[in-house]
Amino acid sequence: MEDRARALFSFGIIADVQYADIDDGMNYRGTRRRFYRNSVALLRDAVRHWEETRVSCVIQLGDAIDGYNKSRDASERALDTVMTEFEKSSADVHHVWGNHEFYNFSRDSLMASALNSAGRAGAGSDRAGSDLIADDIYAYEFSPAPKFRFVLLDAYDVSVIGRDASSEKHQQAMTLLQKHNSNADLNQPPAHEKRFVKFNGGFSAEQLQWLDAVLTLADQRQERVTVFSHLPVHPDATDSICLAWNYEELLAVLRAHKSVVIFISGHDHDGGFCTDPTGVHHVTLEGVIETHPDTSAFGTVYVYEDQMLLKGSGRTADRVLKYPREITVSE
Ligand SMILES: Nc1ncnc2c1ncn2[C@@H]1O[C@H](COP(=O)(O)OP(=O)(O)O)[C@@H](O)[C@H]1O
Repeated sequence: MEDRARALFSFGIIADVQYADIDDGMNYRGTRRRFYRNSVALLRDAVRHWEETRVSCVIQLGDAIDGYNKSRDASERALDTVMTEFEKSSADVHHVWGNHEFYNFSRDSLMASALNSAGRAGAGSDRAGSDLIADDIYAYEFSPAPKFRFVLLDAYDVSVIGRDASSEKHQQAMTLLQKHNSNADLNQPPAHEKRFVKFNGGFSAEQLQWLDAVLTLADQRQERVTVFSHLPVHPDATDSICLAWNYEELLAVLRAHKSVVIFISGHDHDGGFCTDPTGVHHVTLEGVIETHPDTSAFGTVYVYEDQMLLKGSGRTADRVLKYPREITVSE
C-alpha cells in the first residue's frame, strides 16, 4: 500500500454498531450471531485507532443502537453509551440514520438528538450554518478538505418507519410498499424485488434533485465526491433485500456526474463491494453487530489525489479505490 503519511487526509467509517445491553442473539434468519453488548467495545477500539491515525472525520453509517432497546425502555441509555465512545474522538463524527434509529426514535426526536450531526458540516458546506436540505430531510453535504466533498443521504426519506403515520410521505411509502409486497407482515420480503420490505425506504424527488444540484456544482468545481447512505444502491454490492427502494433513480444521478468517486453504505452486515461501469466504487461496510469480539469491522480511508485506500480492520478488507476519471484543468 502507498505511503499513508503522504495522504491528503483520512477518515474513519463504521456501520451497524446496533448496541444493546442484552445477551448475544441471532439475526432473523438464524444464520449470523449478533454480539449486542460487545459491539460498543469494538466501537471503542475503532475510535482509539482513529485517534492514533488522526483522521479528519468519522462517518457512522447508521443503526448505532439496536431496535431491542425500544421495548426495554433503554433507547436513551443505549444512545448515551454509544455517544460516550464517539465523544472520545477529537475528529468530528457524522451520523447517517438507519432503520434502527427509527425503531428507537421519531424523526422529530432524532432531529433534536446527538445523532443529528448536520451542524458539524460548518464552513465546508455551501449553506450557511450547514442546514439540512429541508426541515425534515436528514441529508447534508460538506467539504472535508479542499477539492473533496462528502454527501450524507437520508434513505428513509420516503419510508413507513421513518415518517409519521399521518404524513403524506408515509402514505406514499405505504402505497409503494403494498404495490410490491402483498405479505401480511411487510418485513417479509416478496418473491421478486425483495427490497420492498418495511425496514427499507427510499429517496424523495426533492432529495434526488438536491443531490443532482450538489453534484453539478461539484463537477464545475472539479471536486471528488464521496456519498454516504445507510442503504446500498448498487445490486452488485449487496444482497437484493438490502437495496434502497428507488436505487435505480439514485444510481442514475450518481452516473450523471463525473465528480462522484465512491459510494459507501451499511445495512448489509455481510458487507459487499463492486465497481460500477462508470468506475464509481460501491463499498458496503460489514456490520459491527455481527462481528466476533475477537476481531473488528471498520475502515480507515486514506485520500490521495488519484485514489483512496481503504485500510480495513478485522473482517473489512483493504481496497484500492482509483478515481474513475482524471481531472484536468481543461475539463
Ligand atoms: N424475512 C423476514 N420476515 C419477516 N420479518 C423479518 C424478515 N427479516 C427481517 N425481519 C424483521 O425485520 C426487522 C429488521 O430486520 P433485521 O434483520 O433486524 O434488520 P437489521 O439487519 O437492520 O438489523 C426485524 O424486526 C426483523 O425481525
